[in-house]
Parts: sequence; structure tokens; C-alpha cells
Amino acid sequence: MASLAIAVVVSQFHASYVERKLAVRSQTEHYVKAMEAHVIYSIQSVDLSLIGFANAIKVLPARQSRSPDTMSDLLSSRGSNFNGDYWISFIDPKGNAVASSTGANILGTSYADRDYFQAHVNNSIKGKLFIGEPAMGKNSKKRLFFLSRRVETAKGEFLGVVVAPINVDRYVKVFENSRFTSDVSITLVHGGGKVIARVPNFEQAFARDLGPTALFDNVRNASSGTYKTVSIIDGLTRIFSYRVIDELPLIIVVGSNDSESTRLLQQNYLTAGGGLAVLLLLMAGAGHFFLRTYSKQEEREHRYRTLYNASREMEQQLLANEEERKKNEESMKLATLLFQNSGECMMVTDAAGQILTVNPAFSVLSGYTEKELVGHRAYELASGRNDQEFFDRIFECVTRSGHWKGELWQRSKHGEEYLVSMVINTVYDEQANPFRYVALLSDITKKKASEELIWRQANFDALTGLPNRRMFHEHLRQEMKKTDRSHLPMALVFVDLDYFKEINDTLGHDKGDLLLKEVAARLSSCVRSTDTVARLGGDEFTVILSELRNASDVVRTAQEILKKMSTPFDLGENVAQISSSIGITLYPEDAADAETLIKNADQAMYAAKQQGRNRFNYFAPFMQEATHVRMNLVSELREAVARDQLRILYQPIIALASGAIVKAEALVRWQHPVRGLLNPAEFITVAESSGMIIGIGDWVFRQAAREAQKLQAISTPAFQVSVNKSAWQFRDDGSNYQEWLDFLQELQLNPNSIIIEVTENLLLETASNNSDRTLAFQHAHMQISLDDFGSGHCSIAFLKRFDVDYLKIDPVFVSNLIEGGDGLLICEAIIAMAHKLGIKVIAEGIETPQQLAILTAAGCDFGQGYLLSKPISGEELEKQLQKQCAPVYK
Ligand SMILES: Nc1nc2c(ncn2[C@@H]2O[C@H](COP(=O)(O)OP(=O)(O)OP(=O)(O)O)[C@@H](O)[C@H]2O)c(=O)[nH]1
Repeated sequence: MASLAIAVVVSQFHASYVERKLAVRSQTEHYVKAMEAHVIYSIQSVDLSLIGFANAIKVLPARQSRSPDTMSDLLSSRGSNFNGDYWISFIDPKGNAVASSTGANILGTSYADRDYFQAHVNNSIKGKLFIGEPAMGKNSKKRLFFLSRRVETAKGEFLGVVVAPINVDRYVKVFENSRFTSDVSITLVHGGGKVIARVPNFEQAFARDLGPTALFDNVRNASSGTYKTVSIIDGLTRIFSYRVIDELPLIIVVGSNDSESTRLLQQNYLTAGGGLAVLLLLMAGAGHFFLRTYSKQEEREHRYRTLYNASREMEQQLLANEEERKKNEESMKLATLLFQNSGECMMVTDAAGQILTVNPAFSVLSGYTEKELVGHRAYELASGRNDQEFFDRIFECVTRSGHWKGELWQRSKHGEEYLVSMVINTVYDEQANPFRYVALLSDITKKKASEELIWRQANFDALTGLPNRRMFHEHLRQEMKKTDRSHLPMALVFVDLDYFKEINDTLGHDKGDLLLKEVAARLSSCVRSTDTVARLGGDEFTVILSELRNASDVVRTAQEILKKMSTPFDLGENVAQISSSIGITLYPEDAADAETLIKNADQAMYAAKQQGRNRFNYFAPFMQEATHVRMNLVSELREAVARDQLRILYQPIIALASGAIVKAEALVRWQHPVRGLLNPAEFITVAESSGMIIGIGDWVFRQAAREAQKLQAISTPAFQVSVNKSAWQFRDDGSNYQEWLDFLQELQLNPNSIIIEVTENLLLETASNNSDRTLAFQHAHMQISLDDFGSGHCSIAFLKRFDVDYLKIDPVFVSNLIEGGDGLLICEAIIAMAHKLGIKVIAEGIETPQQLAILTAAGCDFGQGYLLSKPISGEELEKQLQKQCAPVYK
């Protein structure tokens, strides 16, 4: 090992003075590069802010852009992003200060004399970044230098200048911390000659003009280099390395005391030439700039050996690289081809972020030719949507890992903003310093827009723009968590419009849509902005009232919703009147989980409907029981239909004059396996609310029609069977009605064989809603009988309008039939009126011979009741008709 060390040392002792000088130069050059990277990065960060503000001011309306208040708000809005190292001011076209991000009152201070202002007034730098000479701040009294950009309208009209005065102290601190020996000097010089920052002796150096010194003699010849001179600041002789920062009027100069470096070299701690370079490389790689002293012989030997090996390795690598270079030539050609022809956008920058080349795909995307982009900083393409912190993070990530992947907004030459997905990779030089950055970009503006659209469609209701069911569930869970934390209760409110279907039916679906939109707006206006209004579907809405401080707020909101929903809706040519039913449940009082909470609110709403609509109802546990019973009944009824447990009984209707059975009313019964034969009253409501009424009604109709066919065959073709129609069947669109007519035709039955029985109330409701289309259509083919006549408020006009064929006197009047009593008067009046209108009368509920006699005497046409016959099966009725020749009551 010792002999190896000696060999290296001997060989190094041959190094000449020139080589030692080279070593010092190499050391200072490394410094210069490191400082340059720092300066460039800090300037880019500030420039990003300037670009952002210039863009923001540009789009302000003309009058506003000159207002100090607006400018002050705008500038101070991002003030928190600056850490005091710099601030931003806006100067008007005459050179007077308007406002500053620090909030300091600088209004009116003239900066017309500053070099940066002059440069932007004349537009001599075509809107690029201008760095002004260092000077004392007029207001701040700090040592500053200035980054600035021209602000102009889209048409190029000069609006003023945004300037970022940078406190020079920040560079002084960084330079000071970076010195590895006290005699090293680091200086940042403005291109005009003045010193911006220097260590040591900053105070004497600030703004000193180095124009007439050796530095500028060298700068005029080359943008980087090394020279030896006596410093005019501190009188020391140093070897200086300098570098003019690309595209910026800034020069970094690092001076190293020649005698100190020579001393170090002569102590054999360092080797000259390649050896020193390798050592520096190793140290720089480890993040050290210190030249350390190795006191122990073994440690020194070990170090030499490492150096020797590293040098050998490097040499071998260079040789290998040469071969490799040739081999790679082909693939380089291929890479160039790919770069030029790839559909993917590519950009290559140098280590300072200055664009070196872009491929044609990138030119297409950005609108800039390669020529226009080369020399510019990549970040200048940013649209201003991403803030400075975002770019700081990119820089940090790339510096740390050499890699960054993400999305950012850029602005094209034509001013359009586009979103790119970008991957940045670093290419390192042999010394492991960043050499190039390669960015791959693809335009994802459309993809993002369609992703956003898909997200909106998945989470929001297209008609009203409110959160949909899915989003509502999400909100509900979040609000429940909030309640758990704050212990302030939350209310879930279900709102369902009453008879909304009729709006669709009468005014059309479009008007229905319009009304739903208006409902959404009205609901939102009833609640705080922190509450959630959602549309679950159809005419069903929910409101989440969160963090309630006062229980009465819920009642107040519910009342307001009821009021707003029952206020007429202006739908263009129509005005619609509607109401709503509301169910309310509280968390955590009523339930511990979202599903139960939703169920509760739904039950409370259902109860409000049951109680007559246009009201609100709080959830109460008994509702759960009622719902449970109802749900059971629904599933039993479903089973009953499937298992054929429904029956039809027929109650004969007698012609009072002849005593003959001429008609029969079809009455549905449920042969319940446990509870026996059930009347419609026990299951029709459930059939209606579950929608089963449509299927059951259809089944009853078909059975009745078949029976009518048989009965007509036995008696006469004039025999009629009547069927009851529920209001719900009318609220259906009537589409199955045509199927009924077809069915009658199939059976070769005249439509007149069937009488449709409707209640007086149904007729009134239908009339008031102008939806008599279905009824009229049906009536055009079948006869209509008005059930329970006298119990409602039907007028003669309605009877005429609907062309009713039969009136059925309400059994209440029949049961009150006593000679000379009111019941008789009413029955006589009904019969007389009906006959005048050409309507036949059927008396229902005849239970005594007396009633029968009075009605017959009063001229009533037909009778029905237990006295005449209870409801009987189809077969029994058929038998009775076969015996028809004999009247049943005589
Ligand atoms: N115009 C319009 N109608 C819709 C929309 N979605 C559902 N509907 C209709 O809204 C109606 C909702 O009716 P329901 O709530 O069942 O009944 P309702 O008439 O409001 O009666 P109640 O709720 O019992 O008072 C149905 O007729 C649906 O066809 C929509 O987006 N636009």
C-alpha cells in the first residue's frame, strides 16, 4: 500500500506550477457553478411572481388597473408567499408608484429615473425580464437590486411596470455560508458593472463600479474564464474565476487566495491536474467544498489509493466511452428521428432551465416555433394558474430526485391555456451535476375536461345542478362525522312534491322540468350556504341542516320550504300551483347510521303525505312500526297476486221495474290464507301506494270482461258488468286502456258491456286538473257510472261535461229513506235531475223491502243491495241468470 502511495505522490510531484494553478482554477470554477445555480433559481422564482402579476393586471378593466386600492388588494393578496427577501410594486406609465405588496404607502413616489423603468417605457427589451442596477431603496432604505417586467394590454398598450426589489442581504448570507476559507471572495456583479453582493467586505463593495477592472477586460473576451489580479475592494491578490450568467446581466466571480491554495498544494494534501479534479468531484458529490487535512499517514495512503483507482477507472471509462460513442451513433440517429417525429411533445433545457430545443409536436401544442422558444426559460410558458409554491415544489423534487411528474397549465402563443401532463428527467454530466432537463409533455386539456364532466355527471343532477343521490350520501356521512365532533345536532329533511305527476301530465314534461329547476333554486334559498340541498331523483329532494345551534331552526326552515313550494310557479305561459310534503329526522337522536336516518326521513315524509300533504312531520318510532306493517302487507299482497289469492265477486244489479238482474258490479276480494276473505278497504291503499293497483286493476278488468261474456251468453247481450277504477289508475297515463279495448274485441264484446265506476271526488279532481283526457277517451267507448253520488260536490255541469251514463245514489241516503223524510227528498231530487239529463239511476245499499218500495215508487231505474243479493261468485250468478225468468223478489 505504501509503495502505491509513494508511486502516486512521486508522479504528482512532477506537476508543474501551471498544473497547481489549474487546480485552484478548478476549485473556483466549481464555486462559480454552484453560486450560479443558486442565483438563477432565486431569480426564476421571483420572475414567476412578476409574470403572474403582470398577467393578472393585464386582464383587469382599464379603470380598475389604475386604482391604487385594486392594485394594493391584488398585490397584497399573494403577499404571504414572499418571505421578506423581496416584494412587488406596481408603477404606472408615468413612473409613479401605485401600490406595493408590503402594503407600504408608496403612492406617488417617482421611479421614472430608474433604469428598469426607462427600459420598459422604451420597450427596448421587448417585454422580457429586466434586471436593474443595484441601488438603495427610496422608501425601504435597504440595499436592493431590481427584477422587473413591462405590463401591457393585449394590444401592446403600456400599462406600467411590475418590479420586484430584492434585498441583497439574502445573497450575502448565502455567499457567506458557502465560503470554505476566509480568504475566498464571492461577488455577484451587475452586467452594468456595479457590485450587487460580495463577501467579504459587503458594505464597502455594494454598488462599486467594477467596469474599469480586469474583470470586464476578461468578460469582453469570454463569458467565463480565470484571471489573477489584485482586488480593488480589499487589496488582496487572488485567482478569480467568473461566469456571465446566460441571458441575464449578471456575473458571478469567485476569488481564491493564490498563496493559500499554493500552500495547501505544497503540503501534498492535494494532487494536481486530473487528481485534484477527481477529488473535487468526489467531495462535491458528497456535498462538501471543504479541503480537509489528513493528519494520519494511513488515512492519507487510503485516500491516495482511492484517488488512484478513481483516476484509473475514469481513464478506462473514457476509452470505453469512445467505443461506445461509435456504437451509439446509430441509436443517436434513431433518437433524433424519434424526437422530430414523435407525437409526444418534448422539450430540452439546460441546467438553468433555458430552452435548448423543442420538437415539432411541442411547437404545434404551444404555437411557438423552436426558434421563438430557444433561449427562453421553460417557466415562461406557464399560464399563471399555478402559483410560485407549485414551481418551488417542482424544483425541489427535480433537485432531490432528478425526476418530476405531474400536471401543469401552460399558455400558448395565441393566449389559450392548456393543461399538460409532464415528466421531467435530468441528464447528468460526468461530474454528476445536472446537465440537461428533458421534459415530455402531452396535452390533457380535453381528457381532463371530459374526466371532470364524467365526475360531474356521476355526482350532480344534470337538470338542477344539485348534488345527486350519490353525492348526497357522501355529504350525509361527512355531516354526521362533523356532528360527532362538534356535538351539534343535524337534521335530515326529505321534501317530496305533491301530485307532481299532474304537472307533467297537464303541462308537459318540459314544464315539469322547469318547475323542478325552480324548486331546486327555492330550496337552496331556504337554507344556509353550509347546508346541503340534493335531488335524489324525480320530485324527491333532501336537505341536510348541519350543526344546528337551535332546534327551532328546523321548524322555521320546514315552514319556509312549505311556503315557498306552495307559492305559484311562473312557467312561462303557465302558472303552476303545487305543494310539498316534508319528513324530518334528527341525528344523532333518531338513528346512528346513514341508512336508518334516510329511512326515517322517508317514513316521516310518507306520514305527511298520508295526513293530507302540504305539511311536515317529524320522525317518530311508531312510524317504523306502521311502515313495517305496510311493508309486510305489500309483500303479502305481491305473493297473493302471484299465488292467485285474489277473487272477484259479483253483486247483481236489478232493473227495479222488472226485478230482473241486468247488471253486476265486480268486486275484488283477497282470500287471505290466515285472515280469511278481505274487503278492498283492507288492501287497496297499499296496492295504490305500491303501484300494484295497475296490475290488479288490469286483472280485475280482464276477469270481469270474461265473466260478462259468459253472462251475456246466458241472459242477453245487453248484460253489463261494472268495474271500479281507482284514482291511481287515472293518474297512470292510460296506456293500458287501449289494451282493454283490444281485449274486449278479442272476446267479441261490445265496449258497452263494461261500465267504468268512478267516484264523484275522482271526477272533481280530474276536472280541476284539466286532465280529463283519459276519462273522455275511455268514455268514448265504455259507459261511466258515478259512484257514491251525493257525497261530494259534483255539479250538473260536471255530469254533462263527462257525459255520465249512470248515477249511483250513495247508500247513506238510501239508509235514511223513510216516508216523508229528507232522505226521500234527496233521492227523488237526484232521480228527477238525472232523468232530465238522460242519466239512469242506480240505488246502492238497499237492505229493506221498504227502501226498495220507496225507490221503485220514486222512479229509480236500478237497485243493488243485500236485500236483493250479496256479492256472489261468477258461477252462482250464472246459475241465477239461468233462472232469470223468475224475478228474484216477487
Ligand atoms: N318533468 C320531469 N318529471 C319527472 C322527472 N323525474 C321523474 N319525473 C316524474 O315525477 C313524477 C313523480 O311522481 P310521484 O312522486 O310518484 O307522485 P306525485 O305525483 O308527486 O304524487 P305524490 O308524491 O304521491 O304526492 C313521476 O310522474 C315521474 O315520471 C324529471 O326529471 N322531469
